[in-house]
Amino acid sequence: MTQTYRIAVLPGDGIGPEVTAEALKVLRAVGERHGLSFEVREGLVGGAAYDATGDPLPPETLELARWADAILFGAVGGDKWDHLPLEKRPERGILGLRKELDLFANLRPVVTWEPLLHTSPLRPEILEGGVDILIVRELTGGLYFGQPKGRDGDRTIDTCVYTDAEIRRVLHVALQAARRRRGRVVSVDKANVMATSRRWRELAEEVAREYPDVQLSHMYVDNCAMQLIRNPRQFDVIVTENTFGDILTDEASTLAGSIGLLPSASLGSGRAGLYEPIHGTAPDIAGKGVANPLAAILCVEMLLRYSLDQPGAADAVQAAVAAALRDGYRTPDIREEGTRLVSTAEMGDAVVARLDSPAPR
Ligand SMILES: NC(=O)c1ccc[n+]([C@@H]2O[C@H](COP(=O)([O-])OP(=O)(O)OC[C@H]3O[C@@H](n4cnc5c(N)ncnc54)[C@H](O)[C@@H]3O)[C@@H](O)[C@H]2O)c1
Ligand SMILES: CC(C)[C@H](C(=O)O)[C@@H](O)C(=O)O
Ligand SMILES: [Mg+2]
Repeated sequence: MTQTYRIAVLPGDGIGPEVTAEALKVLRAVGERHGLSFEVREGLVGGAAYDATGDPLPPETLELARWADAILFGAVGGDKWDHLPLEKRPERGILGLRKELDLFANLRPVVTWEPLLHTSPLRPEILEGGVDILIVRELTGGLYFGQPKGRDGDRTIDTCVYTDAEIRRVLHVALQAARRRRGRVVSVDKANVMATSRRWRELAEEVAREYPDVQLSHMYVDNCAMQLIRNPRQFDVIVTENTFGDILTDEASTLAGSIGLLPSASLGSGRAGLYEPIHGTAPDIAGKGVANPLAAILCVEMLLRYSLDQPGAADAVQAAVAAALRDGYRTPDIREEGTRLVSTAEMGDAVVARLDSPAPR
């Protein structure tokens, strides 16, 4: 009997629904080819959910997320909701899902694609030979969730707090990932200033003793921001806390060529996961059908790999993306002379049409 995988789809706002539709198209197509069966249910999140229910993460959406083997998430937020208090803002939708489902490890792979080496704003020789970095971002702690938070008279407070257990568990994820890669982890912190970072560094040393085959080093986050651009090929796995990881990954997306190319997997202690492009709702291009859907499509690759344990289907998605890029399909964010400018939906179609392609990255 074939297993039916339960997929929750939460498109959200702005370009979220546009790119998620293409991801779903690819998921269905690859499923057909690999004999996978899905039960797909869609839910409201973010501004769309707030408008419909007054809550950016309604209880039924949370229930749907708990039901699922994997969640395909688009993006949330927009000017329309910027005046709302923090707890009603669309962003609470994604933050609440991460916290409620205890998705503490966010894997953000940053890779270059050969046909796009010249679209990055960086000089080609910096990227030559290819960049392949896995940024492991802690996702449920630090400044995002620490209490107290908010206004207290003329003082406004954000609290950065981490328990030892929260730090240890994400370090394990990074060290284990390094074992399957090139065996190197750079732990990124601000241990010269921040108490949480000092503790992070101590625990990194301690946990890494369990992984004698992995080489651990430390780097301050300000230096890391510079090194990512100056010499990105020095990195294999980077592990860092929530806020630093948020910022460094947007920066690192310029290595790949566009933020529209970076997927992510948000994982907890089980197999279930939430798959979200690292980009937002892109209000400047929303509704025009020009957003790059490849980050969302590459989320499908990660979903197949991490939550459904279907490496063959995951490889097929990766190969199809590589083939679409090799064949010159480009959304405006990665456009170059001599290539074929396509819409969001046309890019999705180009990937689907190449799902049987054997091409490497
Ligand atoms: N996970 C999420 O839901 C998420 C992530 C980041 C930002 N946001 C929200 O999105 C809204 C806009 O934020 P922002 O403008 O700072 O960041 P953004 O990532 O939405 O956009 C930054 C820039 O990148 C471009 N861009 C983003 N995704 C793209 C894609 N797929 N293809 C082509 N170009 C793309 C945009 O056009 C824009 O110029 C805010 O409300 C923010 O809170 C949500
Ligand atoms: C929308 C926002 C809360 C989110 C974050 O800061 O984590 C986003 O920027 C991301 O990178 O996923
Ligand atoms: Mg971000």
